[in-house]
Amino acid sequence: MTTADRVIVPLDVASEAEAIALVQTLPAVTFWKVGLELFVSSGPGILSYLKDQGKRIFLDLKFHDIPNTLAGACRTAAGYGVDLITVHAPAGKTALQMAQQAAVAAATAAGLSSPNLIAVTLLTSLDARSLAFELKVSLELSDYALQMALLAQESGLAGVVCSPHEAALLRRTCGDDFLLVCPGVRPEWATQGDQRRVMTPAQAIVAGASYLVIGRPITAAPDPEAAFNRICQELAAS
Ligand SMILES: O=c1ccn([C@@H]2O[C@H](COP(=O)(O)O)[C@@H](O)[C@H]2O)c(=O)[nH]1
Repeated sequence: MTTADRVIVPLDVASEAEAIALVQTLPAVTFWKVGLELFVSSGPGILSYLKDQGKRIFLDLKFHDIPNTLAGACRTAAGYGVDLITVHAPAGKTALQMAQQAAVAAATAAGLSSPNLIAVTLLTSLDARSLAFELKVSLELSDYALQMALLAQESGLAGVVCSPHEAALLRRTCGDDFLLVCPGVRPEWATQGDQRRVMTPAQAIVAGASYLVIGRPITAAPDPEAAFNRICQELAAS
């Protein structure tokens, strides 16, 4: 896997036409993320387009529901032949286990590779203050993220979405095979926006991230291709 293959770029746009234009602007990107805005506006058509282009797909719809509903959503999502699917860890162990089983069964029945289910530990737009005072969680942020990661691992999931800030702790505790997919990644030259727990791409990789999710520093740059290349060069040089 090259450095570029470890960078997942989100298609956070409002239409399939804009998404396709972005994919064509960035031919070197091999791994794309389809999230809520695009999927709600345009449905699964973009997934077929990306597969036809030979791209890997992270379907980031962050499912969070009761076990039966979560399993149903993951069963359907697995049928699209995507590589990564997100659920929220606080859905709980029964829901995570049923989701994992449903995804594997659906992929197997369709003759597809099983997708990796990964659980969001704590959104990277939240900080210790929001965890304590808005969500009323009394654990330290790093401990909360760790507990959510362990819940995901015990439930049979392949990994988690976490901030680079927690990546080293989760890597040490959950082992080398556990996927750590990290948004909240900002090169020195990019603005933080609504992200709170950020690190640079190189710092995130050193901390143990398997994949980096980097959106606006690339997609909102005046020259997205130059921004993507600059990130890959900075990673290669680190
Ligand atoms: O905790 C999370 C989970 C998912 N995301 C998603 O990642 C990208 C980040 O985009 P940027 O433009 O680089 O901020 C975005 O699609 C989020 O939905 C996250 O940021 N944090």
